[in-house]
Amino acid sequence: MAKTLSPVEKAKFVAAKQASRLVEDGMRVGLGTGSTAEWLVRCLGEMVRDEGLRIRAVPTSRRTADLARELGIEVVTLEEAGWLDLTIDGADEVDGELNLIKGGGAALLHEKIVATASDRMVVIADAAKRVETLGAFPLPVEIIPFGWQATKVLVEETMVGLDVLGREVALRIKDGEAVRTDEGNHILDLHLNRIGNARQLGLALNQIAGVVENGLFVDICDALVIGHGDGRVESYDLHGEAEETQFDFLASDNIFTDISD
Ligand SMILES: O=C[C@H](O)[C@H](O)[C@H](O)COP(=O)(O)O
Repeated sequence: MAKTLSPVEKAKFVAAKQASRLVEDGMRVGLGTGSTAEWLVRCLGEMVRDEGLRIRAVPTSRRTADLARELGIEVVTLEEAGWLDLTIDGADEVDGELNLIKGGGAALLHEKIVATASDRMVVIADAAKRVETLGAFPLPVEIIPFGWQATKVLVEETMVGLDVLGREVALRIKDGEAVRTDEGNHILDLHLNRIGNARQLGLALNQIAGVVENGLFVDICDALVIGHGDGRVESYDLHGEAEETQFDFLASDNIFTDISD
């Protein structure tokens, strides 16, 4: 029996569906991580199965890799692909200049490597992810476990004098243990409330020896696809040019039909 999707899941789905149309036969495609990116992987899986789409995909996490393989998508390493035509990924926040916060699912390092090894990066998100200024979502920073307490102190000290509103830094814990990324590292979450200068903050964080990478994606995203719970999708490029598409949700069979064609 078809399960009813919540408005947020519908929003994520239509954003992913719209972005899946950017994927062409023969492309090398970076696959993001998270609940929105999962919808994309499902859409691409359908295209592989039903339309014979042939792509080589580089996943940004083990869980995305497992899902892609399960759906019959050819998975290769970034070394095998060499370079990517397109990466499509979710985000925790996106501002008007298409700067992002990523890493809510602890995949930011591989996501940044894959996105920057792509000709084009497109972000898919529900409307709640769009913000005026980044920072309400805690900024994830991937750190080496060795000496992590000292790294945390250095991160806290780095915040002094920067254009941020909060300075609380917390080691990410899950099930009573420090989270491990796919590279075996830990995550610090920086509760900054407002990030006035994302570029400056990202550079300052990456100067600290124990920091591997931070979740600020500045000048990496080329386009944004925002989904709404009513099936409306807005696509933006870097110049703020917008296009709108409407999907019609059929509750009976849980399928979205694009009615803009
Ligand atoms: O590490 C995880 C990624 O950066 C995700 O893309 C991000 O957290 C958004 O995830 P979701 O689509 O589940 O909100």
